[in-house]
Amino acid sequence: MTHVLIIDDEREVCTFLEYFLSSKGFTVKTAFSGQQSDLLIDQHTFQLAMIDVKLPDTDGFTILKKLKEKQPHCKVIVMTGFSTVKTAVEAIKLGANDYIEKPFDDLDQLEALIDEMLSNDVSIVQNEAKRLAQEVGFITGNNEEMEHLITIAYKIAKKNINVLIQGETGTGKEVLAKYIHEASRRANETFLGVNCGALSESLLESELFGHEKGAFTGATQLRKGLFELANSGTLFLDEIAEASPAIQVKLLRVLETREFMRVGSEKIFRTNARIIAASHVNLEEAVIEKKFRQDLLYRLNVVKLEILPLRKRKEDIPLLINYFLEKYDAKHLTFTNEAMELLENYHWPGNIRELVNVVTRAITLSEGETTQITKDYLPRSIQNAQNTEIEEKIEVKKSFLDPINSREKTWKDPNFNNLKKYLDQWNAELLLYWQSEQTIPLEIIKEKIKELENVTGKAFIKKALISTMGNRKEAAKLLKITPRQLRYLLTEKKHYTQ
Ligand SMILES: Nc1ncnc2c1ncn2[C@@H]1O[C@H](COP(=O)(O)OP(=O)(O)OP(=O)(O)O)[C@@H](O)[C@H]1O
Repeated sequence: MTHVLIIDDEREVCTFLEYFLSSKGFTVKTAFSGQQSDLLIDQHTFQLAMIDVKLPDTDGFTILKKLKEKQPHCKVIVMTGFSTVKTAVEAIKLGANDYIEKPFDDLDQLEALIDEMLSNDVSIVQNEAKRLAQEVGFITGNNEEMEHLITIAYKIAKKNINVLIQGETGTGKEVLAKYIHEASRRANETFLGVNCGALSESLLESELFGHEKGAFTGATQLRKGLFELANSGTLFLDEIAEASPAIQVKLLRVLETREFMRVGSEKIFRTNARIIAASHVNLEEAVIEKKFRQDLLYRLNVVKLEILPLRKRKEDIPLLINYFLEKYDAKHLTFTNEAMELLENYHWPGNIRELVNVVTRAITLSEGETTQITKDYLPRSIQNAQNTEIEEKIEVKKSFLDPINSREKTWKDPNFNNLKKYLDQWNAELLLYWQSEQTIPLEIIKEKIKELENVTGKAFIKKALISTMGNRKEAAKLLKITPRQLRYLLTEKKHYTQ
């Protein structure tokens, strides 16, 4: 016999659920307050509880906590109104199994949810979440926080709510967004993405909303925007913090009304795209600094998922390395203990992207020579990790605290030597790839080119900053870019240290 506990201060909800669930053969008990529910929890054992998040004398969280402590096997569905979805998602993070929105306008969905919940072992959901992650290429490893993250992502993927992903560069925000898409009911629809920091304001606007023929010089034909193209799928807005204030207003409007207009047209279109936004910048801080709209943040982060930087999950490094060795068809290689130790001691500012680079580099350099990856096959920045880190810190401190001194230093121009060293290494590595007898996946070459663009661009920016003694506005003028672009370039993928 299945025992169900319903806790809601709206008596009609209790009556309705009691009738609905009794007719399914369940034994149902109802409580209208925290006090009543405490009594019932002490007296009976339940297989399922449905808890309203708002109660007169307590809240759903307190009951959830109590119930999970006393009856850890009891499944919990949190009931919520539209305005409290965020709270319901928090409840899932704290251990509730799922949530459902009131009023229940789809009884089949409610029944399916209850049946699924009662027939499913918690570990089945976790295993399924992990299996799909493996399939999509989002490796969670053995870190508990990452496992929790993927289970939450899996559960909320099925809901039609916006998601915000925060995490340092290269931690896998885009892969996680694809995972959510794959785990959602939209899996067979389109997944499209755009990097909001990489395009000028007008280009981004036309990319997002589309434009009519003749809307501006160069608009030779009608172009549909991403909101239109991803209509029934998922739209990934990467580096959302970089969207200009004008674009932020337009995004807010779409998120509030689901309506938008193409550039150069007054016709209103509707979109049903699910929005997943990502940022390496902390958006709450950006709001405080008045760089990001609070109302837009509110709309975007119905669910916020934070990915750990690699340095906080170093135990996963061996597993990730094995995954990449297999992915790049190099399972015959092994990293020596010494090399592995260096990798585990390194601070990984470029996170998993940097780890991918290290592995593919080792594969190429060792080809035809050895199957043992020793420390010699690792980039020098990793071999000398501790020294580099300290030197980098000193360097940064010097140039910020003592601009005159750093200006004088340019006479000897250590930056030229650094850049030259990097370009020589890049050149050598790329030629090695070319000469390799293995076919190199194009993705790796593209990553290397991206890295070259970043590092070289940064070197020139640094040069401009030195010549303006750190004045960003002046430096932007010299480089003929806007201060906003300069800010983006400075923060973007700043961590290639090879
Ligand atoms: N958990 C993971 N498992 C396997 N590969 C991963 C994982 N996370 C990231 N990667 C790999 O690392 C690289 C960078 O990932 P991704 O582009 O998703 O990071 P990001 O956080 O979106 O980066 P950015 O902030 O620079 O946009 C990709 O090659 C991706 O496949």
